[in-house]
Amino acid sequence: MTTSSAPGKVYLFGEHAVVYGEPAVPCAIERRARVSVEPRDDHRVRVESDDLTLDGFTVEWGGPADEHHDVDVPSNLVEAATGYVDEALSQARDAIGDPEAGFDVTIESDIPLGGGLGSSAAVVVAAIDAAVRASGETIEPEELADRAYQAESTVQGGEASRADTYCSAMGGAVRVEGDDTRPIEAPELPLVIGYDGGAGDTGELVAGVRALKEEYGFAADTVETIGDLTREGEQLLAAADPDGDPGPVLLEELGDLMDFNHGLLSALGVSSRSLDRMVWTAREADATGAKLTGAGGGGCIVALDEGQATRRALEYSPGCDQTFRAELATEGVRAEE
Ligand SMILES: Nc1ncnc2c1ncn2[C@@H]1O[C@H](COP(=O)(O)OP(=O)(O)O)[C@@H](O)[C@H]1O
Ligand SMILES: C[C@@](O)(CCOP(=O)(O)O)CC(=O)O
Repeated sequence: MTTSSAPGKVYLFGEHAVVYGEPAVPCAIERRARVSVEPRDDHRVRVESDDLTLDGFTVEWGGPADEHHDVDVPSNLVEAATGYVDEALSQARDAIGDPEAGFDVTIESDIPLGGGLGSSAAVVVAAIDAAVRASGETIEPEELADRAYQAESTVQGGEASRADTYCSAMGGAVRVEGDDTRPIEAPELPLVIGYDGGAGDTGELVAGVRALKEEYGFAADTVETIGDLTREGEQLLAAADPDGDPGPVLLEELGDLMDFNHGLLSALGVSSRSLDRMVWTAREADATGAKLTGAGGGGCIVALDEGQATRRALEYSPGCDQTFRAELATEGVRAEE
């Protein structure tokens, strides 16, 4: 059995706008997906995951040429559940030059599914890495990030940025603008996550923003404004001491930009009542700023607070199912014992 893990992420700034070539700054967090892979003697694929929305199941199918998944649920649900793993394994087969390789795959993840913390990217990155290594080959992080992006992009019908997959492969804070991807330095920020227990449909939300942008000039301007504020945020991070305490002034300034970013995402129609409620709960506690993270529609918010007040307020907030502090994951993909 060969096991790799890869982290989830939060967006400090720039989700959605990044799909249209604006910059984004995601930041990897210590919540990981672990994928174990064993090569098979035949061409089939077997995936086990206790976390899938199908509520824990085992499915067996015959690899890319075999459309038949041996499980008794509607096929769109099966595709939603298995599409990312399927594409990750296609990328792994391509990387090792064996188009028919079969694998047994086991997935364990601490990252809520579809909640905006990059669960699919972490699963895809870890699955490609583990499948390649299980086949006796190695893959460099840059190539891994690119292959993971190709996999996500295929599943999402071409509507994906490189942000989630690059961040998960490399770890730390990163900057993504179109095909330009790079690590950036950032101090350890006091990130607090609120999770409403729900999920958003990334493809649908991205399509909604595209439609709005095509119909209304102000929506296109909103996307550009998100790009502008992301550049401001980057400058603040670049000016800070990456090894020092961020300090109250930087936290206020970053928090203001996060609040502004959330407002613009709301204007684009991707927030929800529970996300707005958690954002306001955080702000009215002691957070210097708060925003939704990821595609939106439901799932997680990220707030900045050095103390305990935001977590405590979120714990008692009716719309919040879970709250936790997220540490920056400096390591991206890694081999596990
Ligand atoms: N633990 C897991 N096991 C198997 N597949 C997973 C797991 N976590 C995520 N996925 C895949 O990723 C999809 C969710 O990804 P996505 O909609 O991009 O949400 P997120 O906001 O978490 O990135 C799930 O429908 C599933 O296909
Ligand atoms: C909305 C988007 O910018 C981020 C989606 O993040 P997540 O899949 O919800 O974690 C889409 C993308 O960048 O591919």
